[in-house]
Amino acid sequence: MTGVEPILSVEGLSLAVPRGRTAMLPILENVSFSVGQGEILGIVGESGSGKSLTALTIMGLIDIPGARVTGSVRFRGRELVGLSQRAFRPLRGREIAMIFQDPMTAFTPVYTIGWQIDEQIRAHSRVSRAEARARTVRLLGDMGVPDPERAAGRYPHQLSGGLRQRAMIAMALSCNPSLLIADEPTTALDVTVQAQILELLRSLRRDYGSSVLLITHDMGVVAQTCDSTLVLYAGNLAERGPTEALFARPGHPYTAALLDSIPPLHGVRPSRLPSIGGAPPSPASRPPGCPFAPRCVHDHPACHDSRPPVVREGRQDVACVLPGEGRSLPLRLREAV
Ligand SMILES: Nc1ncnc2c1ncn2[C@@H]1O[C@H](COP(=O)(O)OP(=O)(O)OP(=O)(O)O)[C@@H](O)[C@H]1O
Repeated sequence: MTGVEPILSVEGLSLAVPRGRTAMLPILENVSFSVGQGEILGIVGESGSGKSLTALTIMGLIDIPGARVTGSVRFRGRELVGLSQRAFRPLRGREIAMIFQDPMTAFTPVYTIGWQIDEQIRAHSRVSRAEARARTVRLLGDMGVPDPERAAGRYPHQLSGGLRQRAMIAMALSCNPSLLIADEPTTALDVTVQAQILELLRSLRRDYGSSVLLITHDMGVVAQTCDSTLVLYAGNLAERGPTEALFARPGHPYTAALLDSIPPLHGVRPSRLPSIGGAPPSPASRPPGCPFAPRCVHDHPACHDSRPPVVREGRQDVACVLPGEGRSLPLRLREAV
């Protein structure tokens, strides 16, 4: 973390959605992390681990009838959990902006890119049309869009996927947000364009001082881009810490399995984790103990009682009964230490 005070501080965040008439299904359970000023935090985990819903909960965009959010999300010292939609609206776009995998969800097809970014700028600041356009063109140029003036006059479908993604980042940055949430922003792009967009995200910290929350299922993307990493498994924190430390000595067996799944350079990306079989449990079938225990090579009876406590292991926080080095010791000896 580079700043003193975190921009975003998430404490014990839980999300439950109704199932049937009376039951509530846990989606996120007691998730805590923070993002510092100018920091890029990666949220990583397999499909269904709760990455996107974490972002949507932070943005106050959970649109599930009867959903219950508990815990705390403090953004620049202000509590967001429980905030009304009316109070949220001026925050979104201006202070927290979000970009998605598919830029077509951010742009409407019937207006030019430039017109849509101009409108976003004008919705949040009192500037003339000409001033807004000048800012749009400058932003598109900053995002590496060649001939930005001409690009501003184009419709979304007239740009390549990579240029659309740059234009969406330009739109997200148009109001100078302090936090940018990027949900799988490079998944649909080819490898070269992906590397360029990741480089662009890294440059935002330098040029705009932005903090970034980057959601991905790809540990390679995390390694290239993120200062720190939060590993989610079945809606629970598995591990969090500085990326370098977490990659050098993963404290949680799930992190280790994710790292094993990174293909060699230019290799074929496997669709499943090769080092562990099976799939994460659905929210309706999570076991009472460690949700990863059924797939874990270090599975121990102590893993099945209740959710493991989050303990410090090296520079990371790890939700495991036998974290990191502890796995190499017999459990009884470890308990006595
Ligand atoms: N509207 C909804 N109602 C009920 N459950 C939902 C809803 N949306 C998502 N879920 C469930 O919540 C869990 C977390 O979903 P989420 O989309 O956050 O996962 P993710 O890690 O972002 O996955 P992916 O990488 O596939 O996008 C999943 O088990 C999913 O089935």
